[in-house]
Amino acid sequence: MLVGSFGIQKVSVTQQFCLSIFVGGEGNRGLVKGKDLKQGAKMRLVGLTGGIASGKSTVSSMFKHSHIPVVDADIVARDALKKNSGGYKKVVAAFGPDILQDDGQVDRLKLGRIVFSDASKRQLLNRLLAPYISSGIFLEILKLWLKGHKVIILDIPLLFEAKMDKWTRPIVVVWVDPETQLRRLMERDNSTEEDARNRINAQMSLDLKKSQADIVIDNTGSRQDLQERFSEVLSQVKRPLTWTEFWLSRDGALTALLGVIIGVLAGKNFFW
Ligand SMILES: CC(C)(COP(=O)(O)OP(=O)(O)OC[C@H]1O[C@@H](n2cnc3c(N)ncnc32)[C@H](O)[C@@H]1O)[C@@H](O)C(=O)NCCC(=O)NCCS
Ligand SMILES: Nc1ncnc2c1ncn2[C@@H]1O[C@H](COP(=O)(O)OP(=O)(O)OP(=O)(O)O)[C@@H](O)[C@H]1O
Repeated sequence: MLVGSFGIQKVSVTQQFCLSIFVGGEGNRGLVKGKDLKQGAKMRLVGLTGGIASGKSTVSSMFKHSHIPVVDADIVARDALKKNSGGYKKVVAAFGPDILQDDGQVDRLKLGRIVFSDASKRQLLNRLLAPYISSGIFLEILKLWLKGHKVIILDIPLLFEAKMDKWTRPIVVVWVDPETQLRRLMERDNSTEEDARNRINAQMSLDLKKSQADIVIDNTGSRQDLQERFSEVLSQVKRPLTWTEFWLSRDGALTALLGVIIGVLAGKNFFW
């Protein structure tokens, strides 16, 4: 199913079901406007998003340095397009062999030029890759949950466009002013102004994302400014889990199971 003009596929019904087991569906609305996580939240999935080159990866690295695990949707999307993967086969069938390099891998620069200058082709690419990206993200969350992590950062550039924002709380938006965004993007990718503008315009406006955020990180200033703002955000994200969050995390689930087993054994001794 398409969402808005971005052509991003929503997570499937099965994936929605699985996600709801972890995060409690739309009830996971914690840390919003200063309130703690509550109402059925089962673990804390923090949404990290923003515009292209607004500084998400820079903030992601800060979380990783603070030992908070990050699921990076760009990496999942790259895996979804690796040679001979399911996504690769679908994309090559739809876009033709012209998008391939000599070694058979997708020429990302070439495919990027095509899809960032043509909304219908971008929608097509999004539609083809969406199932692989959403299941890849889900798998990464599952692995981290099994390892016992209770707070996980989901770095998803298209969090709002793909309607995945409803699974994450709080939502952190990394914002920059438009001139800084354009300059940083051109410098980082060594791209022309036209290419950079096309990429920026392919996304929902950064101001609109900012208006839907629980926490905004203004990254227009220096790296030092960003580090200081990050420290404040980190303490919000690491706030103690509520009891509900704890019981439904892996450790909480195991503790509850142990409690039931002990209860049953004690009951047996009592009655026999
Ligand atoms: C078009 C592709 C091949 C270009 O690859 P390239 O290496 O040049 O860019 P990269 O993947 O590193 O993406 C850089 C940034 O572009 C933006 N972006 C990527 N895809 C999209 C998209 N479909 N729509 C809008 N913005 C996008 C994001 O901000 C991302 O962080 C690649 O971006 C892609 O496969 N995109 C579709 C998959 C997708 O939706 N990725 C985003 C994950 S939520
Ligand atoms: N505060 C800052 N001051 C100067 N440069 C910065 C700052 N924050 C980030 N940058 C630089 O801006 C560029 C974009 O940052 P980054 O790659 O983190 O953005 P992003 O949002 O992850 O981009 P994308 O959407 O493409 O994944 C990078 O070259 C990064 O080093």
